Amino acid sequence: MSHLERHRSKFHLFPYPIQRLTLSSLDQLSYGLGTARFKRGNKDTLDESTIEYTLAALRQGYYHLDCAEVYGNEAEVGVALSRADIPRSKLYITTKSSCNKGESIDLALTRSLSKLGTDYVDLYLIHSPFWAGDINSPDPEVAAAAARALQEKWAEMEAAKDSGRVKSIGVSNFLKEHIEAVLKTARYPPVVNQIEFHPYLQHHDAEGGLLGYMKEKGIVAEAYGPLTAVTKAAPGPVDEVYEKVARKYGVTPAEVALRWCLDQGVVAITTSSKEERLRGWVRPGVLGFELTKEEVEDIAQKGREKHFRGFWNNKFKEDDRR
Ligand SMILES: NC(=O)C1=CN([C@@H]2O[C@H](COP(=O)(O)OP(=O)(O)OC[C@H]3O[C@@H](n4cnc5c(N)ncnc54)[C@H](O)[C@@H]3O)[C@@H](O)[C@H]2O)C=CC1
Ligand SMILES: O=CCc1c[nH]c2ccccc12
Repeated sequence: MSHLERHRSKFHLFPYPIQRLTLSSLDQLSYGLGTARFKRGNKDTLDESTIEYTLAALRQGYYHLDCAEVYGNEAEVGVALSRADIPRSKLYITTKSSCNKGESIDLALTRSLSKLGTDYVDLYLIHSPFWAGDINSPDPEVAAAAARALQEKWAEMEAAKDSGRVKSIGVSNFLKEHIEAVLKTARYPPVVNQIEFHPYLQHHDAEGGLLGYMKEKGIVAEAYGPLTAVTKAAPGPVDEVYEKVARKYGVTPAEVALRWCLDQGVVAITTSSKEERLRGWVRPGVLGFELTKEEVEDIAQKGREKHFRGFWNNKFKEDDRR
């Protein structure tokens, strides 16, 4: 059994109720390949290098592709998929709507599907809640308008799911308040909230924080920026424990960082344009070892000594340590 297969066979051990997601998607879910950073240059012309990077990832067995209309690379992913000739049922394709002003989900989805060259996506996300206004505004009318806007948009997402063009629907960058608003009127709860998650941004507190709330509601956490502590936020307090654990398992600190997400039942969305790095992560890399509970907690504890957010900084006004 290959490392990928062994890893996939363990999905049912995850603490999140992933059975809500479509069955065919389970085997790709705990590991995703981000696509946000691939494209260089003009957004409107096809970029061969993005196609090549995506093909390299597909060659290495990364069948979970994380896209978004705002990344401007759905067309390249579509071309890569057509060249790779992998059965559609083996792929897990996520894309996200930016919820551009005045534009329906139906229209945004039609455009994304056309670019991706597929008639459905496995997961469709609202990329962020910020366009809806400030749900934590001290002005109750502003807060209520934001909640209403999210509820209306979510109803459009539900219609997309009903149409069969989307298998599962979810959100991204949502705080507890945004999820609460959506759940008040939802027919289908979001299956996923894709959030920045790493030791320096854990969304935990004594009451459980956002992650605890999501777990209670059965919403899977997908981590973007899982390597932040070894990349953008380095050096920092987790370096020593990452190194120690990496030495123990004969892996790299980056692999420990990814494993730290997976061993908490959090899907890791990572990215690299380097095929050797992608290969290393899965053979045996991230899939060849597991952290003990103590190691997960040691990293978490060290991580709490520093706070770092790499994305959407101007949008999160609250203290996101909670
Ligand atoms: N929903 C959202 O708002 C967001 C979603 N995303 C998604 O998540 C994906 C991953 O996000 P990232 O922050 O890029 O993830 P990440 O934390 O995994 O970082 C990946 C970056 O680290 C570099 N890297 C990889 N291994 C390294 C190593 N051993 N040493 C040094 N550098 C290394 C890679 O070249 C790449 O640029 C994106 O491509 C996108 O699909 C990203 C940001 C926001
Ligand atoms: O999703 C990640 C953050 C983000 C928001 N807008 C853009 C545009 C291009 C790359 C990344 C992002």
